[in-house]
Amino acid sequence: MCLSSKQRSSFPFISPFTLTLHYAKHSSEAIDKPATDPCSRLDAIVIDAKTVRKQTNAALPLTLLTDRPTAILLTNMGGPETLDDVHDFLLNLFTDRDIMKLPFQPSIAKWIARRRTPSIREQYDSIGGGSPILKWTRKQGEAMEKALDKLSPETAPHKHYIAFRYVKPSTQDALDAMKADGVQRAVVFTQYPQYSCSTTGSSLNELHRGIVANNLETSIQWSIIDRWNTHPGFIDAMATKIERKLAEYTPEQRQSAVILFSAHSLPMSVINRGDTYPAEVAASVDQVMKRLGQQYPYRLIWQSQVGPQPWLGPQTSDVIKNYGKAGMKNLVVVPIAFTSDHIETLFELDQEYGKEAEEVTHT
Ligand SMILES: C=CC1=C(C)c2cc3[nH]c(cc4nc(cc5[nH]c(cc1n2)c(C)c5CCC(=O)O)C(CCC(=O)O)=C4C)c(C)c3C=C
Ligand SMILES: [Fe+2]
Repeated sequence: MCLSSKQRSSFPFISPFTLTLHYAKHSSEAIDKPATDPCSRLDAIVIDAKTVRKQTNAALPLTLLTDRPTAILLTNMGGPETLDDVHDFLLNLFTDRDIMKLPFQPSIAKWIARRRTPSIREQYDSIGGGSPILKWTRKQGEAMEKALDKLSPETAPHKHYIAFRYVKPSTQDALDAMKADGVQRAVVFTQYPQYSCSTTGSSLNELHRGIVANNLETSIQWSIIDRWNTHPGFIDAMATKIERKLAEYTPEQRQSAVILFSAHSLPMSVINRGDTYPAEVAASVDQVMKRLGQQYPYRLIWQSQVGPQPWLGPQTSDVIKNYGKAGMKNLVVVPIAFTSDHIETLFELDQEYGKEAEEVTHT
C-alpha cells in the first residue's frame, strides 16, 4: 500500500503506534517503472508531535507503558568527521544505487572516489578538518529529546538515535543501540525537509533492509516523518533567519535586496524520473515568501552539481555572478534544503561563492 497525498490528508490521525509498515521498496525508479505500485515507496505517514501525543493516549497498549524510550531516529547522509574518512564517505556515496546508477558501479565508484578524494579532502580541511554534521545532529537530537519530554510526557523518555547513510553511526549502529535499549516504538525523522528518492529514499531503503535483517518488523512499532517541507515550524525558522539578516541592512539596501534560495541540485536524469524534490523545495520557498509578506524579489537556484551530466539549474554560482555584474549587491543567500552546516554551506556557499561574489563586485 502506498498512500497518495489525497489519502494522506484524509488520514491525518492514524496512530503512529498502531501503524503497520508495508515494506514496498523505496524505489528511485518511481515513474518510469510503475509496475504494480505507481508510488512504490515504503509507506510513510507524516505526523507531528501533537498527533503522537493525542494518539498515544487512545491507542497505546499497556505493555508499552514502561520506561523504555520512544526512539526518534534521525536519518541523513552524514559526512566525513575527519580527513581520513573522506575516501570511504565518497566510496559509499558513489556505490549507492539510490543516489546514482553507474555501469560497473562497484569498480567505477572506487575509481571516482580515489580520484575525487584529494580535492574534497582539501575542502574539508578548509572548514576545520571534517564535516560538523554529526555534531549538529547530536545537538538537534538532544534538543528534541528535551522538547518532546515536555510536550508529550506520556511518551517520555524520548531518546534520539542517528542513522547516517555513508558514514558512522550507520543504520545498523542505530538499530543495535535501539535493540540494546529495548525500544518498542520509533519515529523515523528524516533530516531532509524535502523528499527525494536520492536522499530520504536511500535512507529509508537502508532502514528497511536493516529492519528485515534484524527481525524488527513487529517488535518495534514504526512511524515515519518522510518530509516536512511546509511545516509551519520550519517555514517560520527560515523566515525569521532571513528577517534577522535583512535587519542588518540599511533601508536603502533592503530596497534593492534579492533573496536567493539555494538548494542542492539534482541530476536531470533524476528529475525526469519524476522525483518530487524540486516541487517540494519550491513549496518551501513559496511558504517562506508568504510568511515574509511577499516583500522581496526572490529566485530559487541550485548548487552542488557533481560530474559532467546535466543538472537542474540555474546554478547558484552563475546567478550570484550575474547579479554581481549587474550591480546588485544585496543578495541574501538562503540554503533552503539543509538543516545544519556542512561542506555545502561552509565551503561552497561561504568560501567558494563568497569569493566569486567578492571578485565580481570588485571588477
Ligand atoms: C537536499 C540535500 C541533498 C541532495 C538532494 C543531494 C543529492 C545528491 N548529492 C550528490 C553527490 C554528492 N553530495 C555530496 C555532499 C553532500 N550532499 C548533501 C545533500 C544532498 N545531496 C550534503 C548535506 C552533503 C555534505 C555532507 C557533509 O559534508 O556533511 C558529495 C560529497 C562532496 C563532493 O564530492 O562534492 C557528493 C559527491 C548526488 C549525486 C546527488 C543526487 C543524485
Ligand atoms: Fe549531495
